Amino acid sequence: MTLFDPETDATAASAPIMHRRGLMLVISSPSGAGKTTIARKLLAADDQIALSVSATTRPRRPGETDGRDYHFVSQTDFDQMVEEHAFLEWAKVFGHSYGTPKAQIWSRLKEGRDILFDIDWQGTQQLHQRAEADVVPVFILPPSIDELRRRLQSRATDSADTIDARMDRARAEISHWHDYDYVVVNDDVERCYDEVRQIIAAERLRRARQTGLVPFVRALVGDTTHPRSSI
Ligand SMILES: Nc1ncnc2c1ncn2[C@@H]1O[C@H](COP(=O)(O)OP(=O)(O)OP(=O)(O)O)[C@@H](O)[C@H]1O
Ligand SMILES: Nc1nc2c(ncn2[C@@H]2O[C@H](COP(=O)(O)O)[C@@H](O)[C@H]2O)c(=O)[nH]1
Repeated sequence: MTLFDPETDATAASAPIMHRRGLMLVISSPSGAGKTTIARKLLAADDQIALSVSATTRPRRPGETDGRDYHFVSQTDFDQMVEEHAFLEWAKVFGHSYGTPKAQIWSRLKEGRDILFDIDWQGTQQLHQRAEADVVPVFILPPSIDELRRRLQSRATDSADTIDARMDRARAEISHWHDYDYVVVNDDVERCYDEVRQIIAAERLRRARQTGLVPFVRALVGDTTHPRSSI
């Protein structure tokens, strides 16, 4: 992606390639509603999006890879990272600690890369406080509570007790839906995925994210001081 430079590129006003700041796409949901499923599809289809890999003290599930799905760490290491202010946000979820490492987040955003966060409502609130303008919060709802339980059971990664605990917490998690700008029901994976893609497409076009707009508009009309009257 090149930056439009009005000093050196006289023709760029007719064919600009805009630089933009990346966005922080946050996907939350009650456990089992499908956010990891949607996140994996987004990451596979769009190389502008990178996953923020969280650190966690929860045990690794079958099929999960250290460094790809999570950084699996001991409670001692996690506590040390908290003390060293190494997390952008962190929270206790289902009795385990989860946190978003700060490393590379800001530099990636500046490069125009989007970062996807699969985090809960506590983490979303903390990110919002730190970087409101960059955060695009999306909440995924299951089509029903019965279907949520079916999905947790069919995933077959958790014990019956763990599933009960996640179901007990689902109502409390869902009560935070109104903290999110976007809410999508995951009845059908493809439809839900398409809707999230549409959200990303619209958010990428936000004026505030398109850092190349000012020189481009100046080249178009020679002035950007009164956008409404001069464009
Ligand atoms: N629309 C859907 N219809 C049927 N099954 C689905 C749908 N979306 C996801 N699933 C299945 O439901 C299960 C839970 O999905 P997933 O692991 O993505 O949930 P999650 O929200 O990331 O859960 P957690 O917070 O526990 O990580 C998986 O087995 C997944 O394949
Ligand atoms: N606040 C944070 N929440 C996180 C983070 N990483 C994951 N999560 C959330 O925890 C639950 C459980 O996840 P699971 O993989 O054990 O099923 C889920 O809601 C995740 O979104 C994090 O870094 N911070």
